[in-house]
Amino acid sequence: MPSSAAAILANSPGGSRLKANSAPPGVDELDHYAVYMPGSWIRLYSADRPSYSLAPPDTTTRETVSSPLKRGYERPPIQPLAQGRYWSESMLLNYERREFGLRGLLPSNIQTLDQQVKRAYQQYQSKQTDINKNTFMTSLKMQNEPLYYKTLLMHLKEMLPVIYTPTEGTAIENYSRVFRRPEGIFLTINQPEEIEASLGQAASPEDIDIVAVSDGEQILGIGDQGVGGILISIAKLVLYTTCAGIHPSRTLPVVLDCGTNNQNLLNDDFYLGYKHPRVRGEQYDAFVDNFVQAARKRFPNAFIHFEDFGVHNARRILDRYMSSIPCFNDDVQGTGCVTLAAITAAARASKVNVGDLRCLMYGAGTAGVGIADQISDAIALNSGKSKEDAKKQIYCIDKDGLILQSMEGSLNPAQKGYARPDKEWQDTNTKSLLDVVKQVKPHVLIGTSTQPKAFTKEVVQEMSKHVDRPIIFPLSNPTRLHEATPKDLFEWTDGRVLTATGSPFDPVETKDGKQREIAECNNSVVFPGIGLGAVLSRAKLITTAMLVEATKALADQAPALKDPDAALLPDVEDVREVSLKVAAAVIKQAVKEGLAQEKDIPNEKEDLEEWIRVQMWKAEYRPLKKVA
Ligand SMILES: NC(=O)C1=CN([C@@H]2O[C@H](COP(=O)(O)OP(=O)(O)OC[C@H]3O[C@@H](n4cnc5c(N)ncnc54)[C@H](O)[C@@H]3O)[C@@H](O)[C@H]2O)C=CC1
Ligand SMILES: CC(=O)C(=O)O
Ligand SMILES: [Mg+2]
Repeated sequence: MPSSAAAILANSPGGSRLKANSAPPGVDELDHYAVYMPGSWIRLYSADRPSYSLAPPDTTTRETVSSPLKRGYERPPIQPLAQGRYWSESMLLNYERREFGLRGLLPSNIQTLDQQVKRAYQQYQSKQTDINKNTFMTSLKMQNEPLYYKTLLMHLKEMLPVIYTPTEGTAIENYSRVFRRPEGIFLTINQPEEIEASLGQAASPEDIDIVAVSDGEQILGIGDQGVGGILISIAKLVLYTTCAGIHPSRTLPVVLDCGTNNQNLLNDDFYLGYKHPRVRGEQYDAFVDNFVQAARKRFPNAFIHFEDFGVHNARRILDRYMSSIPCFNDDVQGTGCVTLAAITAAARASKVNVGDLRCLMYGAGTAGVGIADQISDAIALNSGKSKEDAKKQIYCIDKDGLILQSMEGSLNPAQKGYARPDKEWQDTNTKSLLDVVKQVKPHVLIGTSTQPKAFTKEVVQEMSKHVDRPIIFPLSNPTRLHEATPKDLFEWTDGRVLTATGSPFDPVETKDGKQREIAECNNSVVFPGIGLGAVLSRAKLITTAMLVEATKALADQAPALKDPDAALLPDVEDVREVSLKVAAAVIKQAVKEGLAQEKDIPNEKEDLEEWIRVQMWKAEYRPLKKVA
């Protein structure tokens, strides 16, 4: 590799906070092109701080490119062209090739990003299995981020199940076997002294906006995946970029490797993580705390996204940090927000007041209780009841049956609020979902149990006897763990069900010949917008009120508000606009609570939305930007 190109790769500026899209005046037409070299693409993100530019100068004299990497380099004289455009495309591209020492290293035919997307998509389609497609996309991301993201955005509906749930679950299970190249930061519990230095490898302190971190204990519904958890941090960050325009270079995936209790991994010679049973207790807490403090110190602006921690840690960690740093637990809060938004739309479609809903949670772990909390808050808000009374409308079943007060000793603090008095349930088999459904007559049944097919025909039909439009959300991921399929739910309820699922499903054709879209009720619908709002406002904390506003903004965009048979959540194709509205709601609330550190936030709705829109990263090649 020529040394100038190597230097640029090594020092590639990450772009400044989401503002990398502001092109210099008059160069928009030139945005489509990039310099590349075989096997390795150069990022052309421009930065607000001193950086490069291939934007044509408005002078014909020689000038110096004032970049830290190319100081003293003399640009050749450039003749302005007519009509305000200075360079022909080929001049620009050849200039770029010269600039980066790439002459002769590339074939002569230079193609636009759109042409490259077509090629990449054709290559993608030639892969026979979803996991091969997933591997292809992983490689593409490492080779060329703008091409990866543009390809993904152009085919989002088709590719989301491949780069996220369900296929990403398979990739995570096989992490150590399909491993080619590391990505992200690996912190290991037996080397706490390495945390600061490891995070220091990542990027300049001001360059990171979001850190996504997992300890790999409860990945999707597939349990303990140890160090493979790095892939869920990566996947979530890909969604921040794809769905909300967070700059990809300004995100950092981290795994906290605390050992694993997955015996298959411990027995596997290829396993790349710490081969030790999971470390718990004080050492675990100290490790998490060391990480949080080091991340705060190194990246003082960054917002921390916790993902797929085990049931005994997820809520505890959130409770420990949420009132002192900007952080968010996706499984507890993201899942709660998106599910409440879908329930709100379903309640409107079925003409039931949210304050009157009776809900049954099947699987009262991290996600289940997170959802229950959001629903009980909404019930309280809509009915004027106390939170305690609102919780009485929510029933939680876990692996030992309905959560009862006599189980107190084995319940975590979050579950305790939902424990029912034993004496009220003496005549019911509380271990049977069917019997509990008979008793509760719920409007809403949510599955976060990881128990496939748990919502049987009998259960669903029993529920349907008592309500006009049963609201049933099988949310366990990946797809094979769903508690029921939409097709069965429509069939068993004669098309009356209002459903949304944790992983994507094809539309279902009902008996009347209608195609019914199935909303994907996945936290990915909402967390990118929440993160975007937190980053742009530089929120000091993520508060409950911000999440309430985010949920309302999402619920307001549900297609079911216009047509009761339409999807309960917006389509994935609209995700950027959805994220924008969610971000605007979060930012407004951050300002209201005095938690926004960003000073230049516009007040008016249109101005605020435009302010957000222009800061969202777009997948395109940027000309390098001249520094005055
Ligand atoms: N759609 C979405 O956005 C999200 C979906 N999920 C899915 O929800 C599921 C659970 O995830 P987490 O809450 O993080 O896991 P978790 O382990 O915290 O919770 C699962 C709960 O189900 C309970 N359970 C196990 N067997 C049961 C049975 N036979 N009957 C009733 N309960 C039973 C467990 O005891 C546990 O409390 C996973 O499949 C995950 O992928 C999680 C987060 C977001
Ligand atoms: C979607 C997600 O966060 C989960 O299944 O864990
Ligand atoms: Mg998760």
